[in-house]
Amino acid sequence: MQREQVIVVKLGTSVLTGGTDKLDKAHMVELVRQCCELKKQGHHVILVSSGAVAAGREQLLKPCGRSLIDKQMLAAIGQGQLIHIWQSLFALYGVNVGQMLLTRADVDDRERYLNARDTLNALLNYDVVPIINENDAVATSEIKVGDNDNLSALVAILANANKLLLLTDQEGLFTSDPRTNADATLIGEVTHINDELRQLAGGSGTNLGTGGMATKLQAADIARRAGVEVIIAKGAGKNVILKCMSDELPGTRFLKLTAPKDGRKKWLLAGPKSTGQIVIDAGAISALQNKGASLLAKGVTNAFGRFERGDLIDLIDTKNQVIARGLTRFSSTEVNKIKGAHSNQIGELLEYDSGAEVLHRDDLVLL
Ligand SMILES: Nc1ncnc2c1ncn2[C@@H]1O[C@H](COP(=O)(O)OP(=O)(O)O)[C@@H](O)[C@H]1O
Ligand SMILES: N[C@@H](CCC(=O)OP(=O)(O)O)C(=O)O
Repeated sequence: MQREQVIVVKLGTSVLTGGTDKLDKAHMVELVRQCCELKKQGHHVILVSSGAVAAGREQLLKPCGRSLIDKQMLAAIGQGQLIHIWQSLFALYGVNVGQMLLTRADVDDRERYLNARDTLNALLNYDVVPIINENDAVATSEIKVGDNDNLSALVAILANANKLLLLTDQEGLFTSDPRTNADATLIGEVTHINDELRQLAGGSGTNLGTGGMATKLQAADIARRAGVEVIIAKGAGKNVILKCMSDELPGTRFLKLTAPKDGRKKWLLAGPKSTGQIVIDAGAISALQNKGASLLAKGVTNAFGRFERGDLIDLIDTKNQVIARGLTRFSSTEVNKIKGAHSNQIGELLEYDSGAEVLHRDDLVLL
């Protein structure tokens, strides 16, 4: 038998409704049966379940628009309904569920991130299936993750998961949207995610889903850096989850990368949106990538955005490619004063000496 694993299963609205305007409860039973089978095999299962807005629409029985406030109201109506269904279906197998509604703010702030991680681990330790969704009713655009694909990648990092299954209404990532291009072919395995691949992934082909393949690719990119294997597959039909586990289902598999061992570095991968960018030269890129060095002021050529000491920023090259992200030891004003300077000039330029490391190697992750 396979070693015990932590598996995050993300179920898109498309899977939960089968493309209709109602939750497909018969299929939800089938998905629950498989999750319970995985638990019986010794694995831990976490569900990231979309469907609150769809459940709200089904419940309201009145026409309702698609603006942010409409969706927030529908989610407020539907989330209770959704969790109630999951709870009663898992109860058929004697399994408890625990609801966690998160927003971006819960991962941005390190303290809140650790709290969420502790709750998630406690649920798993008590053999409960965590069921996670975005807290849509209160999440405004500033604090939203925005889509459950990216949310599920953050959850996979929080839970130190082995696998993330992104189940949707297509067999995986195709060379273009199969809804509009009948010649599109399935990409079976992805080893590198680059701009060329990103261009293949379009938005949602329906007005039910959020983000389409583009957000699934973003999610795969984040999760695989944290050492999580990611599979995009079709969530309809029998035994889809079990078949994903034994590689029997057609799908797109993203090979995992070596994860940083340090928990803080994993948080940096999942964590806050950057507040600025520091442009670094070729020498600095090579030192970071090949020697695991810290970033010194002399390798900095420019800084964009307004940031303070301790903020998360991206390190970019001259072509705007993000090389790394991390916590800066200087504000944007200070970086602009010391860029290009040698270590022994810093004290003079800033009138105080706080070292020449703009980003310490312990505070950054390479991308
Ligand atoms: N290259 C692509 N390969 C597969 N699907 C794609 C691609 N580009 C865009 N899509 C669209 O992404 C949709 C799935 O995403 P989405 O509608 O957000 O579903 P979900 O609710 O499962 O998240 C597909 O139905 C398809 O129309
Ligand atoms: N949080 C929303 C779903 C957001 C979302 O990403 O939807 P989907 O693209 O269907 O996974 C809901 O519960 O309706």
